[in-house]
Amino acid sequence: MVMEKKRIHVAAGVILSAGGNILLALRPQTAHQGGLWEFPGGKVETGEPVADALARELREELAISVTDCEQLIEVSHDYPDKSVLLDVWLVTAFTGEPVGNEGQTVRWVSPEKLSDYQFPAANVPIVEAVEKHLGVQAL
Ligand SMILES: Nc1nc2c([nH]c(=O)n2[C@H]2C[C@H](O)[C@@H](COP(=O)(O)OP(=O)(O)OP(=O)(O)O)O2)c(=O)[nH]1
Ligand SMILES: [Mg+2]
Repeated sequence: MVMEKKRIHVAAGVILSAGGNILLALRPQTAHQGGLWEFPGGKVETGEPVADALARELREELAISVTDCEQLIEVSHDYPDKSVLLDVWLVTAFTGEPVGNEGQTVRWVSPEKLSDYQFPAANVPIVEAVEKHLGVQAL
């Protein structure tokens, strides 16, 4: 019998600045999918509403408070070692100035430059959805 691995439920935020830029964070080298850029977020706890998990993770990782968000896309992806369900939200308003609260590098990136960054494989449809939502034209 083939056992399916437990799928890890993750809440992640595409955080938009007032000027229209997007916040990316660099995953630590030693982490799963380390050395690649991510939309900040983390694992949803058992019984926790996803929007609550998003707000908690962004508070922990970036020291910001989410004041407005909307669901963008859900992506299910199987890595060789892990299966994830990424629940991705557009964060359209927040308070505080984001910092790498856990020592991670963070960077504001213009939507047109998103495709210059290396993301985990699961992020391909996410980046497409962000570009479509923001009206980024393919070159
Ligand atoms: N946050 C985030 N995780 C992503 C993205 N793309 C992607 O494949 N992942 C994967 C990597 C991890 O296997 C998982 C997220 O786990 P995480 O390391 O952020 O979880 P966490 O913040 O709760 O961290 P920890 O407490 O377990 O250390 O989802 C993304 O854009 N953002
Ligand atoms: Mg995380």
